Amino acid sequence: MQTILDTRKSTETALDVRGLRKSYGNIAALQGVSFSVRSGSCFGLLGPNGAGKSTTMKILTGIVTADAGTVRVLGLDTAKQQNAIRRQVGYVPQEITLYEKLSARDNLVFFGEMYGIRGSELRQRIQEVLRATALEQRAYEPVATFSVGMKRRINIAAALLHRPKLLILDEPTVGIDPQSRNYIFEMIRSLRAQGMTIIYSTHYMEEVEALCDDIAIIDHGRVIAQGSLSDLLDRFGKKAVYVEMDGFGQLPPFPFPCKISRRDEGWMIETKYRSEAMNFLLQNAFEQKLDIRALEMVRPSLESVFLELTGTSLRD
Ligand SMILES: Nc1ncnc2c1ncn2[C@@H]1O[C@H](COP(=O)(O)OP(=O)(O)OP(=O)(O)O)[C@@H](O)[C@H]1O
Repeated sequence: MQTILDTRKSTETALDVRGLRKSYGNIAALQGVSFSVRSGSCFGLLGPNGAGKSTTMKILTGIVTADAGTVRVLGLDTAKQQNAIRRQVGYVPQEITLYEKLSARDNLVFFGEMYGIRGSELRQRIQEVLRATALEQRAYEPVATFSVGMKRRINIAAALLHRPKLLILDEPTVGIDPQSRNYIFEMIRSLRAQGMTIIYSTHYMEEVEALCDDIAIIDHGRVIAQGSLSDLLDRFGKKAVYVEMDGFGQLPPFPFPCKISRRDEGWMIETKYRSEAMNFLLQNAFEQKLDIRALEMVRPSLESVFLELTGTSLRD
């Protein structure tokens, strides 16, 4: 999967979240969440189920009120300027919120009118968002006949009708087919290329690796790490070499610090001296006339970052 990293770092802040707290009864959903999002970037909020992603998104859009903390969206205060914010923010909730019996187009008319768009302007905007979601051909069919992925694309289309500056998507790919997922990814890349700021929540690491410039990892209602993908991988990613060799009952002792464990048919050698480890293994194999079946640098992943930070796997 291709990784997109922003080289044109914007210094403007589109969203600034400080010390958000929210409890539902005795469940502390958010315990002091803070992060900020650069204008024009795609920001990933990554965390397992129940980490607090949806609660954070709902506070950003004013659907849920925080117990404590502040949110500034596009320079506006959510506590005082809700209407101005709504005009500039598009929100795609995790749940699909469409009228099943209505056609895709009629659903969009409904949402467009809710935003106060009417007549020829609305018709033009509907064409625009149907094109962006590649669903023009199905515009007049009832949403009930759509796959989950197509419904999600229409849900996104509805959030784009008023041409927001900031788009918030809460786990938009849950339960969808790979084709719709690709459409959604392409759409996000294209919106970002047009200058839109995007906030994307997910529990799929591959998605933030593929789409996001900056990431906040959230767990148990707290942001446990924040930075660009390369920054997080550098700071917390596991650096290792993987080797499979015929004839090695045991690896030779390495002349530098490393942690060795069995993995599949070979060994995982965790060390910051990766080039040295490779050289050492090649030399040993050559001297002892052993056959190397596989020898590779293990690319650090967000999975290993999450494991390092929490001691648990994101996939659990
Ligand atoms: N309306 C609610 N009433 C009671 N508890 C809630 C409510 N909404 C969320 N919670 C709880 O708050 C915590 C955070 O939930 P939240 O939905 O924000 O997490 P999430 O990271 O979005 O997870 P998911 O991917 O499962 O939606 C969870 O323990 C959840 O059960």
